[in-house]
Amino acid sequence: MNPSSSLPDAKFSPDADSSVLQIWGGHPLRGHVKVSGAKNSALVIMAGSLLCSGDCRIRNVPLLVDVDRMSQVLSALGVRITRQGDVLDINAGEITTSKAPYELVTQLRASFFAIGAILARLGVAQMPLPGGCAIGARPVDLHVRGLQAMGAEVQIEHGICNAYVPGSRRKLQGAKIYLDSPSVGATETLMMAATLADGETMIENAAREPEVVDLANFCNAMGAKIQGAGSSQITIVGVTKLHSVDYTIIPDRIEAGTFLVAGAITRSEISMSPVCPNHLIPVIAKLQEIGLTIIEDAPDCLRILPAEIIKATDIETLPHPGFPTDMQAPFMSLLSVVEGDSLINESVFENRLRHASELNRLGADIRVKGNTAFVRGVPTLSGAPVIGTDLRASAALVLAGLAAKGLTTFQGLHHLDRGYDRIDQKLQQLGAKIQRD
Ligand SMILES: CC(=O)N[C@H]1[C@@H](OP(=O)(O)OP(=O)(O)OC[C@H]2O[C@@H](n3ccc(=O)[nH]c3=O)[C@H](O)[C@@H]2O)O[C@H](CO)[C@@H](O)[C@@H]1O
Ligand SMILES: C=C(OP(=O)(O)O)C(=O)O
Repeated sequence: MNPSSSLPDAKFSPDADSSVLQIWGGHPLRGHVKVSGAKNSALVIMAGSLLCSGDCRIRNVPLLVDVDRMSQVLSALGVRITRQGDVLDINAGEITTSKAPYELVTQLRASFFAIGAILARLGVAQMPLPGGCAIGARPVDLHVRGLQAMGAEVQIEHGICNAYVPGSRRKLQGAKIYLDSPSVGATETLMMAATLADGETMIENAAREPEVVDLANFCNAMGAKIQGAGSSQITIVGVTKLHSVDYTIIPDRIEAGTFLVAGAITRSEISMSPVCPNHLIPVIAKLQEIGLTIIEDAPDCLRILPAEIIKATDIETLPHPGFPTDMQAPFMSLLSVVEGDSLINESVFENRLRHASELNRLGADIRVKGNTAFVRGVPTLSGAPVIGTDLRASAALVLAGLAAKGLTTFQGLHHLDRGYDRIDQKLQQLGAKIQRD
């Protein structure tokens, strides 16, 4: 059965800032949960639809505040966009302005990546600096330097990145670009920009995340010529025009990983689909290393079994295929209730350990020094009011609340709703005692 097919087509809390989740922890979960489409694919593929003047049908789009906001950004650019269930229909035949709306772009990260597509289509773009999770400085210098290498003039003034391509044709030129670090967003911005550029672009030290591959597959399905996505060298041969497409987003590996941890932390047996196990290799390997059994019931379905004893371990976050930074906070919750001491080093973002102090309110024993958290496992957690500081920190607190004895009141739904498709309802269907108030 597909439990989330019976989920109401819920809209988000009218006032997610003041809404809370009440979680009565200590109850095992059971059953099957449907994994939604990947947030970070959906958002960048929506940006990628700006490259095409024909119709783009995008399937398996998760119900998220970030997707709503990205839709509003596209609408503000003059794009026609409609949603029915998990299908988005986008037509960017006419882009009526090159100026993206400040108040929306500053609320999410991926909206900025659209600068590559807008510049490729119009030869000019005014893109406010982005928002997203407050987990570090998150500059956009690699995006900017790559666009400059392709011939764009770029200036940042008054919080807006103004870019234009000089010359009568306003066409970006293919270039050889080396990224100082394998930034997901910069790889995606530049891949989109290069799709309609003159000549060949090579991105060296490119990000290898599955969402980069999904974007490349989407663009190629519209007639782009992108090779090597998923490796650290991507080659893009520019084409003059892209055509209509019907494309399905990959499952969200971070949501799936979060449910795997939900099973582990509540010592429960749950299954989930659809998933791409290949996208979850570092997460599954870590869970197996600490004593959990994960079974592949079908090529796209995983089941986690309860373990009597879960061991401590060390984690270092790294670009894909290393351990994903987006799973670091959920794992911290899990490691706070296992036997022994763990060390977690966050090496991708410089300020992504703020959940540690909130987990300590629930009785965890975590010390943070710089980018390292020392987690001393405790036998149990006890419910308390907590506040989520960002998206994955919020997921981590919900997971800890499921394991804690008594009532946890979680505040921070505006973060959670940005990136988890009706997580409270999905957990309810797994038997969690959780309620949105
Ligand atoms: C919408 C989206 O897809 N978000 C994901 C994307 O974010 P995002 O694309 O922002 O992450 P990046 O891979 O770009 O960031 C990695 C590191 O590179 C730095 N950096 C990045 C760009 C730049 O121009 N200069 C620079 O210094 C960042 O500050 C960070 O320290 O990948 C991250 C790393 O897997 C994930 O946590 C986010 O969930
Ligand atoms: C950091 C994340 O998102 P964003 O890049 O949109 O802030 C995330 O999805 O964990």
